[in-house]
Amino acid sequence: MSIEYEEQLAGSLVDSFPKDFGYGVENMDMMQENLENSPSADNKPRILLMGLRRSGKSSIQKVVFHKMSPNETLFLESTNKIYKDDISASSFVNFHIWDFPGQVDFFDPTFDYEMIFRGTGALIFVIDAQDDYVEALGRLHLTVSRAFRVNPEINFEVFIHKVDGLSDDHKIETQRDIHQRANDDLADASLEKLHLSFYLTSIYDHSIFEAFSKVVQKLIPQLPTLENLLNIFISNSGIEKAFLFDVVSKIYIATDSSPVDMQSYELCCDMIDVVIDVSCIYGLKDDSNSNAYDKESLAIIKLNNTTVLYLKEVTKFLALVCILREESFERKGLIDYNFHCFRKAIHEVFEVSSSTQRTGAAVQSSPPSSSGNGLARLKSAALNGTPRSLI
Ligand SMILES: Nc1nc2c(ncn2[C@@H]2O[C@H](COP(=O)(O)OP(=O)(O)OP(=O)(O)O)[C@@H](O)[C@H]2O)c(=O)[nH]1
Repeated sequence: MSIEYEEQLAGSLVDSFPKDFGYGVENMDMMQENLENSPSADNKPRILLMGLRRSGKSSIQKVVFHKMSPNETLFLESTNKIYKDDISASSFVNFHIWDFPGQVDFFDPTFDYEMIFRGTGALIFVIDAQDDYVEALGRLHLTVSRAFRVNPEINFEVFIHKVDGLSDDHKIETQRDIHQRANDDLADASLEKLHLSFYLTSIYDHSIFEAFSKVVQKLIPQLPTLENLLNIFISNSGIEKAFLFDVVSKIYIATDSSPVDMQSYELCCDMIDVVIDVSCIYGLKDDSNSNAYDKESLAIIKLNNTTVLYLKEVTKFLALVCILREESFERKGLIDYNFHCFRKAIHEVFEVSSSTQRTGAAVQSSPPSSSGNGLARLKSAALNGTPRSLI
């Protein structure tokens, strides 16, 4: 029987801490066939990337999930097929990402758009902020209003993209204008209940990863539990900020509840790059099965401004990356111990959610215990999520 997570932390506090894409389809008929045969029924939610031609959809997908450098996207050809990308083999982000070519009229009467929207978790609409966006706003309205009627559960996310070319004032003004017009259009159509979230993004900085992180977080039913665990962990370990990262995409799937500042996030992303690069060069064993990131992965980087960065493996795809002061790092034993408890709790949370899915309604119908504390409470919180699988 495992000791409760909170109790362990409290104990340690008292003791030692004074304080390839899947496939492309050539035409609508083939696409329809593929949709029907596709593993959409495998319960993996879809994230759709939509928007006008050349707005940057494929670039976003390639940069975030396939490590393409932003400059290489200049040579991407226009997408003329729908691409379904299943990234779950390499990433914690267990979704299908569908990249729609800008020119496809997916409202063609022969095409069953309802089927697409029914299994969709998030619809990302990409608007090129460096271009005239009037046409894009028209398409946005058409797309989200149709999708909402089919599936009101979809999260509608608008990426105001390519903002690297705009001055700070221009960025704010563009966001305000797009926000205003898009919501006016919805109000005119009596669709006030349809909520749009807006993000300023560019593939040339970390903003695209941050925005994608937020999109993905909304689809993670265990998010409140993860945040809770991170809060407990950092407050008992003297850590300033902690992120739970998907190592491959550098999306953070959870962080503690203190506000995220872009610099801290960038620092942690850079640390992941450094660790993976060094590990690729010096860490791989001769046999072809070894990975740059595995159970042994651990790194500590001391910066010359008394900040320490700490990275440690949590699961096959997840790493915890923390920022702390040098003084706090003197209690490394405590941090390591608390990390051990944290890691165990994370594993248990996901074991609970996968066994919940296996046992289905029977488990979900049992009332969560109100008397339990620590992990028991966290487990019952995990059960409250929507039945979307992530591991
Ligand atoms: N400046 C800037 N250019 C970008 C950014 N993202 C993408 N681009 C450029 O925009 C162009 C179009 O990008 P794509 O990813 O092919 O656009 P798409 O929306 O997939 O286009 P279609 O396949 O035709 O629907 C490329 O030249 C990219 O380099 C960005 O954040 N900033």
